[in-house]
Amino acid sequence: MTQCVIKATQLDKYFGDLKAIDQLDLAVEKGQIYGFLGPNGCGKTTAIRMLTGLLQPTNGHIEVLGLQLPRDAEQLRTKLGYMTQKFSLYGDLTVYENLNFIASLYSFSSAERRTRIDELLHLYGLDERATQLAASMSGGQRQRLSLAAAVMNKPQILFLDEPTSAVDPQNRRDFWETLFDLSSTGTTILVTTHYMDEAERCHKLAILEAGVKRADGTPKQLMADMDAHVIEVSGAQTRQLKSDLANLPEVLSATQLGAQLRVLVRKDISQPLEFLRTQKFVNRDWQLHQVRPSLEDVFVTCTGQGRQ
Ligand SMILES: Nc1ncnc2c1ncn2[C@@H]1O[C@H](COP(=O)(O)OP(=O)(O)OP(=O)(O)O)[C@@H](O)[C@H]1O
Repeated sequence: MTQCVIKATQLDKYFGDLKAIDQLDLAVEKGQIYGFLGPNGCGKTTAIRMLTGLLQPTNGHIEVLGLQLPRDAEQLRTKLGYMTQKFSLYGDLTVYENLNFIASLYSFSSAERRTRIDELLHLYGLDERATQLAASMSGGQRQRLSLAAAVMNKPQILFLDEPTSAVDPQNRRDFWETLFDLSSTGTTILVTTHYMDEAERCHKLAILEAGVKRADGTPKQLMADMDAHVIEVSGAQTRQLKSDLANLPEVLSATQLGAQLRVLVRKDISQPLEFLRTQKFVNRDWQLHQVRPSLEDVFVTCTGQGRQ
């Protein structure tokens, strides 16, 4: 039987008049990598801060590892790991000193502390850098140090807020391998990202917009259930087509991808190819094909980003 380790129901968070989170329901199973996707300012960090007990919800109910938040926040502290969006370690301490400082927050004996730090230095490829100042490290190295610090206490749940924003594609891939290693040993991971390739790696995803959860499911489900048809248009001189299509209420978005225009047409249009072909500004020489949705299409459909 699957075990739900994060449960949130009807969660609201107001900052003054701003409703940053609006009736959020969430259920995350043990060992899952659960992605939070959404435009800037949609409430991802706010949601994470509430789920870690750092921020009190205005309304709603949160249960993490069977404990209630915010009431049991102190009890949960040692069971969670949190890698914040900004590098939050000390630039003027070395890698070893930073890890030693984090370790001092937990109840390790000095022998356990040394063993755990050595283990992490090795696991995250930092052994050679133990005496380097954190400020002088590259984005990818800092990210590995932040992850090492976040998993110091072998957390049951790891929260990662845009962990790969300053990292090149190869380092991102390597980073995700470490996340799968952690997940395979039962660590539950909640990760926010703006990268579609990362979102696709998650077991499950929630897409937020203006504090509201617009979709929730496996990447495969989300693509299968998407509320739009995807049509690719190719041919000469299609640049003007983008703005012509933007005036049609049936078209959710039109985006240039290389030589093609990718058009999202509302799902209630039963013959989307026919619908586009019969528009007076659509040239007969252009080729139109219906294709399978991508996660980016789902994102655009859910958040209305294509209309901006
Ligand atoms: N402490 C605060 N006081 C007032 N407003 C806040 C506070 N924290 C967040 N907000 C507002 O709440 C909204 C959600 O912010 P949040 O940081 O959760 O978004 P996000 O999805 O994490 O954004 P990003 O992708 O840019 O990191 C934003 O409008 C933000 O300005």
